[in-house]
Amino acid sequence: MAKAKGKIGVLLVNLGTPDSTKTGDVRKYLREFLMDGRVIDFPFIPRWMLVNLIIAPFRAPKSAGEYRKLWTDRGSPLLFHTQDLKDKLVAKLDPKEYLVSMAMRYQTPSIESGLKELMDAKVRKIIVVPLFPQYASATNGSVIDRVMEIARTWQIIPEMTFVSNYVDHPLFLEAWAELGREAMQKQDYDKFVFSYHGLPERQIRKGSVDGYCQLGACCNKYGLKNQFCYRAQCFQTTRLVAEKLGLPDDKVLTCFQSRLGKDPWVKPYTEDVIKELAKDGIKKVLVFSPAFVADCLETTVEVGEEYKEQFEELGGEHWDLVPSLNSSDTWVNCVKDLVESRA
Ligand SMILES: C=CC1=C(C)c2cc3[nH]c(cc4nc(cc5[nH]c(cc1n2)c(C)c5CCC(=O)O)C(CCC(=O)O)=C4C)c(C)c3C=C
Ligand SMILES: [Fe+2]
Ligand SMILES: [Fe+2]
Repeated sequence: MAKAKGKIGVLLVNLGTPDSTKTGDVRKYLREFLMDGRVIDFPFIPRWMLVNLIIAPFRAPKSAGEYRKLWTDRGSPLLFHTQDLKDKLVAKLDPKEYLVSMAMRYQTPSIESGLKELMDAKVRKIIVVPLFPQYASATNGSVIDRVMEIARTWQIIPEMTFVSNYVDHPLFLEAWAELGREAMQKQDYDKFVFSYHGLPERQIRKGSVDGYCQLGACCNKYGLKNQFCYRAQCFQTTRLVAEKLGLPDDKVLTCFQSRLGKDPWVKPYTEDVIKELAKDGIKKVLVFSPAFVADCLETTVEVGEEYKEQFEELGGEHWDLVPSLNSSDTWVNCVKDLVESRA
């Protein structure tokens, strides 16, 4: 058979981050992000009022202060870790076969510019890799929406593949286990907390795609039969990483952070788990945050600083955060395999 003409385009997509720590740039980022109907899943008018009259004006100055704690000479960690991941992936893939570009779902570099780079090079196929290991409508679903919105303007749409969740990929699990093993050399930890980004419970209930629940318990609790919801994927991630590290079940906890607003989000909340641990006299905790593949505001500041402070105020002694995958070799190899297995 004749060899297919053209390269395969790879688009890595992470969430997005403000262009700078100026309050105006943070407000712009929050507006774009939270006006996405898959993130705040209200009808347009109530969403517009909530975002533009309440969240963006009040949250932007506070968030800008938090971004200042996080910012480096290279800018936002979420952005530069994604750039490093891309550069290392490029070095590992055959340049005659693949062209890699990266984008952020919100702000810069945009999905539009990433796709343009691939389309200008006349790629024959595009593999989109959302950098969210557990599928959620608010993240992977939104990336798919945006890519297809742009593709709608093309005369010829090349073959396209979207990577969905990869919580059971052996290299994804090994990448976390390597970081865990290194951290575990420092202390004999009493408990291992896996804290994931939360979601409104409503979004879990809505996410009903028949077919493939592997765990059941939480999906059934939310009235979904035979589903494999975001929450279930988080529990599965914990179980598989803990198995790799040989952690006993009674030392491992899964919980959900970053609740915004008053609606119920998936439980247990990380803040409640912190209180329970302290009440039980637990002193040494190692924390993983495997919904994030790059360090960002939600890992470094929220888990690494704010939750640490809360735990220590309640009598805890060690609340140590495992760094994220960033551009570790094993993680780069995982992304390489996600791509090559779909080529
Ligand atoms: C309704 C609000 C939000 C939903 C739903 C949500 C889902 C969600 N988010 C991530 C990953 C990240 N979120 C980050 C920041 C962030 N998230 C929200 C709100 C929702 N997220 C806000 C308001 C913010 C901004 C920060 C703040 O003001 O507190 C980030 C960090 C970005 C950075 O620049 O460092 C990431 C990453 C996932 C994976 C997810 C659903 C599963
Ligand atoms: Fe978020
Ligand atoms: Fe579930």
